[in-house]
Amino acid sequence: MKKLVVIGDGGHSKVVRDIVLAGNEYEWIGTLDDKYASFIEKDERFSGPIHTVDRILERFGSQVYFVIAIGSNRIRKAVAEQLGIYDVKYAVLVHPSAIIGSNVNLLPGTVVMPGAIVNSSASIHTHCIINTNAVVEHDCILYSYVHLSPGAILAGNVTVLEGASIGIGAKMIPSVSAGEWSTVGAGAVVIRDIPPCCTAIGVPASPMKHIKSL
Ligand SMILES: CC(=O)SCCNC(=O)CCNC(=O)[C@H](O)C(C)(C)COP(=O)(O)OP(=O)(O)OC[C@H]1O[C@@H](n2cnc3c(N)ncnc32)[C@H](O)[C@@H]1OP(=O)(O)O
Repeated sequence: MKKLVVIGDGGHSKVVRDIVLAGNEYEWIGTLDDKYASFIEKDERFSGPIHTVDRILERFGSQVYFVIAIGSNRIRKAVAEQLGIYDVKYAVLVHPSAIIGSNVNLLPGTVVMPGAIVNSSASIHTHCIINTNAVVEHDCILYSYVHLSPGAILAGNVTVLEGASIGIGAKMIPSVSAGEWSTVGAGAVVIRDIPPCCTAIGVPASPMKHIKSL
């Protein structure tokens, strides 16, 4: 089995570890998070602050892979940039109950949660989260650091640009797009393109008038 280090130790990380334990491709050997002040080895696993990634690369070399298990798209991107690890060192994690169609492209660092469906010819770039029971239909493109929340549904040919967050149970009709770092609110139905950095809510989805910074 390949060795896997999970980066981030919050709620999302718990679910990511469950995916690792449910599969038989990776062995979870440790967790890095800046809530740990120092590197500690215990019960054949270790924990430590994020900067100790260099120590792990030195010790395990080509055998070790990583996943950034942090739910915030912006923080996931910031940590990836801080670490500067080659993409090939990031695992793709797919829960055994997820369904992945033919010609689907899942790029490194992406996780696919229990019950999710990614249909034929969809392309999911690096460090995306396809959360529990989400559906990505045929020919969709999700750029890096996208989060598709639990129960969200993308119809065919939808494009979700970098860093966008699609809320719980939201839906997007065929061929629409969500702009870079946009947010689609929980339960929204997107029938027109969402501009970059916009938060859209409702049925049909429209931009919120007052936007807090996320
Ligand atoms: C495993 C996991 O947990 S994954 C987590 C996935 N997370 C999600 O799906 C969360 C998605 N987030 C949302 O839907 C949020 O409500 C957001 C981002 C759309 C808005 O958040 P905020 O900016 O904090 O908005 P806030 O809560 O202040 O609400 C502002 C107004 O919008 C309304 N509103 C907020 N969200 C929604 C929504 N999804 N649909 C309809 N109306 C909404 C509120 O009722 C409020 O209306 P009012 O001014 O008339 O009282």
